[in-house]
Amino acid sequence: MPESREIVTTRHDLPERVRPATAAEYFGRMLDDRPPLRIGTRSSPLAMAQARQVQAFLADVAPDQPTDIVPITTAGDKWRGDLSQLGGKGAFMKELDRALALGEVDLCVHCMKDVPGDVPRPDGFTWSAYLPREDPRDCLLVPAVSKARSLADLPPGARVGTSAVRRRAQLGQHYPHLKVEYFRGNINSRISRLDEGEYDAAVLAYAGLQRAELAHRAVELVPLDMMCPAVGASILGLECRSADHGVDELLKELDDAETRVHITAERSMLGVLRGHCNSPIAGHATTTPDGQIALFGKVFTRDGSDWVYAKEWDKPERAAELGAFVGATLLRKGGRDLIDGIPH
Ligand SMILES: NCc1[nH]cc(CCC(=O)O)c1CC(=O)O
Repeated sequence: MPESREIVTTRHDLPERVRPATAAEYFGRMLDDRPPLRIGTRSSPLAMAQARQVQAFLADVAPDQPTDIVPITTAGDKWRGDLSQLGGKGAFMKELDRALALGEVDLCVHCMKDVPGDVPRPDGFTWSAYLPREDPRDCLLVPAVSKARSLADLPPGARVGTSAVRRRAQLGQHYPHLKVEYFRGNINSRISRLDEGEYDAAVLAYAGLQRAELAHRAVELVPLDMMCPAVGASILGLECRSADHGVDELLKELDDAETRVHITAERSMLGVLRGHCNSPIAGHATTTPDGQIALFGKVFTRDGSDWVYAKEWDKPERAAELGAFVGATLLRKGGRDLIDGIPH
Protein backbone atom coordinates (compact mmCIF):
# COMPACT_ATOMS: atom_id res chain seq x y z
CA MET A 1 0.00 0.00 0.00
CA PRO A 2 1.50 3.32 -0.99
CA GLU A 3 0.48 4.93 2.32
CA SER A 4 2.47 2.46 4.44
CA ARG A 5 5.61 3.34 2.56
CA GLU A 6 5.18 6.93 3.64
CA ILE A 7 5.31 6.07 7.31
CA VAL A 8 8.63 7.14 8.69
CA THR A 9 10.06 5.67 11.81
CA THR A 10 12.74 7.92 13.17
CA ARG A 11 12.07 11.26 14.88
CA HIS A 12 14.79 12.76 12.79
CA ASP A 13 13.06 11.88 9.53
CA LEU A 14 9.63 13.09 10.45
CA PRO A 15 8.38 15.41 7.77
CA GLU A 16 7.44 18.90 8.92
CA ARG A 17 3.71 18.23 8.76
CA VAL A 18 3.61 15.31 11.22
CA ARG A 19 6.26 16.48 13.69
CA PRO A 20 4.51 17.10 17.03
CA ALA A 21 3.79 20.78 17.38
CA THR A 22 5.45 22.81 20.07
CA ALA A 23 3.03 24.48 22.49
CA ALA A 24 3.63 27.81 20.81
CA GLU A 25 2.84 26.37 17.41
CA TYR A 26 -0.22 24.59 18.74
CA PHE A 27 -1.71 27.69 20.28
CA GLY A 28 -0.65 29.72 17.29
CA ARG A 29 -2.62 27.37 15.08
CA MET A 30 -5.62 27.68 17.38
CA LEU A 31 -5.44 31.44 16.97
CA ASP A 32 -5.19 31.08 13.20
CA ASP A 33 -8.32 28.95 13.24
CA ARG A 34 -10.26 31.56 15.13
CA PRO A 35 -13.47 32.43 13.35
CA PRO A 36 -13.54 35.99 12.08
CA LEU A 37 -14.78 38.66 14.46
CA ARG A 38 -17.98 39.94 12.88
CA ILE A 39 -18.31 43.74 12.93
CA GLY A 40 -21.93 44.86 12.70
CA THR A 41 -22.56 48.23 11.08
CA ARG A 42 -25.19 50.21 9.29
CA SER A 43 -24.84 49.88 5.53
CA SER A 44 -24.63 53.58 4.57
CA PRO A 45 -21.38 54.63 2.87
CA LEU A 46 -20.39 56.63 5.97
CA ALA A 47 -21.07 53.73 8.34
CA MET A 48 -19.15 51.34 6.06
CA ALA A 49 -16.16 53.71 6.03
CA GLN A 50 -16.28 53.79 9.85
CA ALA A 51 -16.44 49.99 10.06
CA ARG A 52 -13.41 49.70 7.79
CA GLN A 53 -11.56 52.11 10.06
CA VAL A 54 -12.41 49.92 13.06
CA GLN A 55 -11.27 46.87 11.07
CA ALA A 56 -7.91 48.58 10.40
CA PHE A 57 -7.48 49.47 14.10
CA LEU A 58 -8.23 45.86 15.09
CA ALA A 59 -5.69 44.60 12.56
CA ASP A 60 -3.11 46.79 14.33
CA VAL A 61 -3.76 45.47 17.83
CA ALA A 62 -4.57 41.86 16.87
CA PRO A 63 -2.95 41.04 13.53
CA ASP A 64 -3.85 37.34 13.87
CA GLN A 65 -7.54 37.97 14.42
CA PRO A 66 -9.50 37.91 11.17
CA THR A 67 -12.48 40.25 10.95
CA ASP A 68 -15.55 40.50 8.73
CA ILE A 69 -17.80 43.50 8.22
CA VAL A 70 -21.50 42.65 8.38
CA PRO A 71 -23.57 45.51 6.89
CA ILE A 72 -27.11 45.73 8.24
CA THR A 73 -29.72 47.98 6.67
CA THR A 74 -31.85 49.52 9.40
CA ALA A 75 -35.40 50.84 9.32
CA GLY A 76 -33.96 54.36 9.64
CA ASP A 77 -31.88 53.89 6.49
CA LYS A 78 -34.90 52.76 4.46
CA TRP A 79 -37.33 55.36 5.75
CA ARG A 80 -37.25 58.67 3.89
CA GLY A 81 -39.84 60.43 6.06
CA ASP A 82 -39.84 62.11 9.44
CA LEU A 83 -37.69 60.06 11.84
CA SER A 84 -39.87 60.75 14.86
CA GLN A 85 -42.59 58.65 13.20
CA LEU A 86 -40.25 55.66 13.38
CA GLY A 87 -39.41 56.11 17.04
CA GLY A 88 -36.58 58.58 16.53
CA LYS A 89 -32.87 57.90 16.50
CA GLY A 90 -33.39 54.36 17.77
CA ALA A 91 -34.62 53.56 14.26
CA PHE A 92 -30.97 53.18 13.30
CA MET A 93 -30.15 50.77 16.09
CA LYS A 94 -32.84 48.14 16.50
CA GLU A 95 -31.61 45.76 13.82
CA LEU A 96 -28.00 46.10 14.98
CA ASP A 97 -29.00 45.45 18.59
CA ARG A 98 -30.94 42.39 17.52
CA ALA A 99 -28.00 40.99 15.52
CA LEU A 100 -25.67 41.52 18.51
CA ALA A 101 -28.12 39.99 21.00
CA LEU A 102 -28.65 36.93 18.78
CA GLY A 103 -24.94 36.43 18.19
CA GLU A 104 -25.10 37.18 14.48
CA VAL A 105 -22.33 39.73 14.98
CA ASP A 106 -19.68 40.06 17.71
CA LEU A 107 -19.57 43.84 17.99
CA CYS A 108 -21.37 46.86 16.61
CA VAL A 109 -19.90 50.20 15.57
CA HIS A 110 -22.08 53.17 16.48
CA CYS A 111 -21.84 56.92 16.04
CA MET A 112 -22.40 57.93 19.65
CA LYS A 113 -24.33 60.94 18.41
CA ASP A 114 -26.99 58.60 17.06
CA VAL A 115 -27.43 56.59 20.28
CA PRO A 116 -30.65 57.79 21.96
CA GLY A 117 -30.29 59.24 25.43
CA ASP A 118 -33.84 58.62 26.59
CA VAL A 119 -33.92 54.81 26.41
CA PRO A 120 -31.47 52.48 28.15
CA ARG A 121 -29.20 50.20 26.13
CA PRO A 122 -30.21 46.53 26.10
CA ASP A 123 -29.17 44.46 29.11
CA GLY A 124 -26.00 42.51 28.60
CA PHE A 125 -24.34 44.98 26.22
CA THR A 126 -21.22 46.92 27.11
CA TRP A 127 -19.36 49.83 25.51
CA SER A 128 -15.93 48.22 25.30
CA ALA A 129 -14.26 51.09 23.50
CA TYR A 130 -14.69 54.67 22.44
CA LEU A 131 -12.31 55.63 19.65
CA PRO A 132 -10.44 58.93 20.08
CA ARG A 133 -12.81 61.80 19.37
CA GLU A 134 -12.33 63.53 16.04
CA ASP A 135 -13.15 67.18 15.29
CA PRO A 136 -16.68 67.64 16.69
CA ARG A 137 -17.45 70.82 14.74
CA ASP A 138 -20.11 71.20 12.10
CA CYS A 139 -19.11 72.63 8.77
CA LEU A 140 -20.63 74.60 5.94
CA LEU A 141 -20.87 73.28 2.40
CA VAL A 142 -21.99 75.25 -0.62
CA PRO A 143 -22.81 74.18 -4.19
CA ALA A 144 -19.70 73.75 -6.34
CA VAL A 145 -20.53 76.98 -8.22
CA SER A 146 -21.20 79.13 -5.14
CA LYS A 147 -18.84 81.90 -4.03
CA ALA A 148 -20.02 81.86 -0.37
CA ARG A 149 -17.30 80.84 2.06
CA SER A 150 -19.04 81.21 5.44
CA LEU A 151 -22.47 81.39 7.02
CA ALA A 152 -21.96 85.16 7.29
CA ASP A 153 -21.69 85.37 3.46
CA LEU A 154 -25.18 83.94 2.92
CA PRO A 155 -27.84 86.48 1.96
CA PRO A 156 -31.22 86.72 3.72
CA GLY A 157 -33.54 83.93 2.64
CA ALA A 158 -30.69 81.61 1.58
CA ARG A 159 -31.86 77.99 1.88
CA VAL A 160 -29.66 76.02 4.28
CA GLY A 161 -30.18 72.26 4.33
CA THR A 162 -29.51 70.39 7.55
CA SER A 163 -30.69 67.23 9.23
CA ALA A 164 -30.60 68.18 12.88
CA VAL A 165 -33.00 70.09 15.12
CA ARG A 166 -29.94 71.21 17.11
CA ARG A 167 -28.43 72.88 14.03
CA ARG A 168 -31.73 74.47 13.03
CA ALA A 169 -32.08 76.01 16.48
CA GLN A 170 -28.53 77.39 16.54
CA LEU A 171 -28.77 78.71 12.96
CA GLY A 172 -32.04 80.35 14.01
CA GLN A 173 -30.39 81.87 17.06
CA HIS A 174 -27.38 83.35 15.21
CA TYR A 175 -28.65 83.77 11.63
CA PRO A 176 -32.42 84.25 11.86
CA HIS A 177 -32.50 85.61 8.29
CA LEU A 178 -31.55 82.22 6.81
CA LYS A 179 -34.19 79.73 5.68
CA VAL A 180 -33.38 76.40 7.30
CA GLU A 181 -34.79 73.30 5.58
CA TYR A 182 -34.50 69.69 6.65
CA PHE A 183 -32.76 67.31 4.41
CA ARG A 184 -32.07 63.68 5.04
CA GLY A 185 -30.29 60.95 3.17
CA ASN A 186 -26.68 59.87 3.07
CA ILE A 187 -23.83 62.36 2.69
CA ASN A 188 -23.29 61.71 -1.01
CA SER A 189 -26.93 62.23 -1.93
CA ARG A 190 -27.04 65.40 0.18
CA ILE A 191 -24.04 66.82 -1.64
CA SER A 192 -25.55 65.96 -5.05
CA ARG A 193 -28.76 67.75 -4.07
CA LEU A 194 -26.69 70.74 -2.98
CA ASP A 195 -24.77 70.83 -6.26
CA GLU A 196 -28.04 70.51 -8.20
CA GLY A 197 -29.12 73.78 -6.59
CA GLU A 198 -31.84 72.48 -4.28
CA TYR A 199 -30.12 74.38 -1.42
CA ASP A 200 -27.78 77.36 -1.19
CA ALA A 201 -25.75 75.75 1.60
CA ALA A 202 -25.67 72.77 3.92
CA VAL A 203 -24.43 72.21 7.46
CA LEU A 204 -23.02 68.76 8.21
CA ALA A 205 -20.68 67.12 10.71
CA TYR A 206 -17.07 67.69 9.65
CA ALA A 207 -16.02 64.29 11.06
CA GLY A 208 -18.55 62.55 8.84
CA LEU A 209 -17.29 64.43 5.82
CA GLN A 210 -13.71 63.45 6.66
CA ARG A 211 -14.63 59.80 7.07
CA ALA A 212 -16.39 59.87 3.70
CA GLU A 213 -13.24 61.49 2.21
CA LEU A 214 -15.19 64.59 1.29
CA ALA A 215 -13.54 67.05 3.70
CA HIS A 216 -12.41 69.20 0.76
CA ARG A 217 -16.06 70.20 0.29
CA ALA A 218 -16.19 72.06 3.63
CA VAL A 219 -15.81 75.82 3.17
CA GLU A 220 -16.13 76.79 6.85
CA LEU A 221 -15.70 75.02 10.16
CA VAL A 222 -18.47 76.58 12.21
CA PRO A 223 -16.99 77.87 15.51
CA LEU A 224 -18.00 75.92 18.61
CA ASP A 225 -19.45 79.00 20.32
CA MET A 226 -21.84 79.48 17.40
CA MET A 227 -22.73 75.82 16.89
CA CYS A 228 -22.32 73.64 19.96
CA PRO A 229 -21.96 69.96 18.95
CA ALA A 230 -24.41 67.21 19.75
CA VAL A 231 -23.75 64.91 22.67
CA GLY A 232 -21.38 62.24 21.35
CA ALA A 233 -20.51 64.09 18.14
CA SER A 234 -17.54 62.59 16.26
CA ILE A 235 -17.14 59.68 18.70
CA LEU A 236 -17.39 56.09 17.51
CA GLY A 237 -18.41 53.54 20.15
CA LEU A 238 -17.78 49.79 19.97
CA GLU A 239 -20.37 47.71 21.76
CA CYS A 240 -20.28 43.97 22.44
CA ARG A 241 -22.04 41.41 24.64
CA SER A 242 -20.67 41.82 28.17
CA ALA A 243 -20.47 38.04 28.58
CA ASP A 244 -18.03 37.88 25.64
CA HIS A 245 -15.00 38.60 27.79
CA GLY A 246 -12.50 37.83 25.05
CA VAL A 247 -14.09 40.28 22.60
CA ASP A 248 -14.54 42.88 25.33
CA GLU A 249 -10.85 42.61 26.32
CA LEU A 250 -9.71 42.86 22.73
CA LEU A 251 -11.87 45.90 21.97
CA LYS A 252 -10.68 47.60 25.16
CA GLU A 253 -7.28 47.93 23.48
CA LEU A 254 -8.87 50.55 21.24
CA ASP A 255 -10.46 52.53 24.06
CA ASP A 256 -9.41 56.16 24.50
CA ALA A 257 -9.58 57.12 28.18
CA GLU A 258 -10.11 60.84 27.60
CA THR A 259 -12.90 60.27 25.09
CA ARG A 260 -14.56 57.89 27.57
CA VAL A 261 -14.56 60.61 30.21
CA HIS A 262 -16.06 63.12 27.78
CA ILE A 263 -18.81 60.83 26.50
CA THR A 264 -19.62 59.76 30.06
CA ALA A 265 -20.20 63.39 31.10
CA GLU A 266 -22.18 64.25 27.97
CA ARG A 267 -24.45 61.20 28.06
CA SER A 268 -25.04 61.53 31.78
CA MET A 269 -26.32 65.06 31.07
CA LEU A 270 -28.48 63.78 28.22
CA GLY A 271 -29.95 61.07 30.46
CA VAL A 272 -31.01 63.63 33.06
CA LEU A 273 -32.62 65.82 30.38
CA ARG A 274 -34.56 62.83 28.99
CA GLY A 275 -34.67 64.55 25.64
CA HIS A 276 -36.65 62.99 22.81
CA CYS A 277 -35.34 62.90 19.25
CA ASN A 278 -36.90 66.27 18.38
CA SER A 279 -35.23 68.07 21.29
CA PRO A 280 -32.62 70.60 20.25
CA ILE A 281 -29.97 69.72 22.82
CA ALA A 282 -26.24 70.39 22.56
CA GLY A 283 -23.54 69.19 24.90
CA HIS A 284 -19.79 69.22 24.71
CA ALA A 285 -17.17 68.07 27.22
CA THR A 286 -13.53 69.11 26.93
CA THR A 287 -10.41 68.77 29.03
CA THR A 288 -9.00 72.00 30.42
CA PRO A 289 -5.23 72.69 30.48
CA ASP A 290 -5.22 71.86 34.22
CA GLY A 291 -6.73 68.44 33.60
CA GLN A 292 -10.30 69.14 34.69
CA ILE A 293 -13.34 68.30 32.62
CA ALA A 294 -15.50 71.17 31.41
CA LEU A 295 -19.04 70.36 30.31
CA PHE A 296 -21.16 72.84 28.39
CA GLY A 297 -24.85 72.06 27.84
CA LYS A 298 -27.57 73.94 26.02
CA VAL A 299 -31.28 73.39 25.36
CA PHE A 300 -33.23 75.42 22.77
CA THR A 301 -36.68 75.95 21.41
CA ARG A 302 -37.11 74.65 17.86
CA ASP A 303 -36.37 78.01 16.20
CA GLY A 304 -33.62 79.00 18.62
CA SER A 305 -35.51 82.06 19.83
CA ASP A 306 -35.17 80.90 23.45
CA TRP A 307 -32.56 78.76 25.21
CA VAL A 308 -30.90 77.91 28.48
CA TYR A 309 -27.30 76.98 29.06
CA ALA A 310 -24.96 75.78 31.76
CA LYS A 311 -21.28 75.08 32.16
CA GLU A 312 -19.51 73.33 35.02
CA TRP A 313 -16.15 71.74 35.76
CA ASP A 314 -15.07 68.68 37.72
CA LYS A 315 -12.40 66.02 37.95
CA PRO A 316 -12.35 63.35 35.21
CA GLU A 317 -13.29 60.58 37.70
CA ARG A 318 -16.48 62.51 38.48
CA ALA A 319 -17.62 62.79 34.84
CA ALA A 320 -21.01 61.15 35.45
CA GLU A 321 -21.77 63.46 38.42
CA LEU A 322 -20.69 66.45 36.35
CA GLY A 323 -23.12 65.46 33.59
CA ALA A 324 -25.96 64.98 36.07
CA PHE A 325 -25.24 68.36 37.63
CA VAL A 326 -25.18 70.24 34.31
CA GLY A 327 -28.38 68.42 33.25
CA ALA A 328 -30.09 69.37 36.52
CA THR A 329 -28.97 73.00 36.12
CA LEU A 330 -30.44 73.11 32.62
CA LEU A 331 -33.73 71.73 33.94
CA ARG A 332 -33.76 74.23 36.82
CA LYS A 333 -33.29 77.06 34.34
CA GLY A 334 -36.36 75.95 32.38
CA GLY A 335 -34.95 73.25 30.11
CA ARG A 336 -37.76 70.83 30.99
CA ASP A 337 -40.38 73.27 29.66
CA LEU A 338 -38.36 73.85 26.49
CA ILE A 339 -38.06 70.10 25.87
CA ASP A 340 -41.67 69.31 26.75
CA GLY A 341 -42.90 72.25 24.67
CA ILE A 342 -41.72 70.58 21.47
CA PRO A 343 -44.07 67.99 19.94
CA HIS A 344 -42.66 64.54 19.32
N1 LIG B 1 -26.94 62.26 12.28
C1 LIG B 1 -26.16 61.60 11.28
C2 LIG B 1 -24.73 61.46 11.67
N2 LIG B 1 -24.35 60.68 12.71
C3 LIG B 1 -22.98 60.74 12.82
C4 LIG B 1 -22.51 61.54 11.80
C5 LIG B 1 -21.08 61.73 11.52
C6 LIG B 1 -20.22 62.41 12.51
C7 LIG B 1 -20.31 62.03 13.96
O1 LIG B 1 -19.95 60.90 14.37
O2 LIG B 1 -20.67 62.90 14.73
C8 LIG B 1 -23.63 62.03 11.07
C9 LIG B 1 -23.62 62.92 9.91
C10 LIG B 1 -23.97 64.36 10.19
O3 LIG B 1 -24.56 64.69 11.23
O4 LIG B 1 -23.68 65.22 9.34
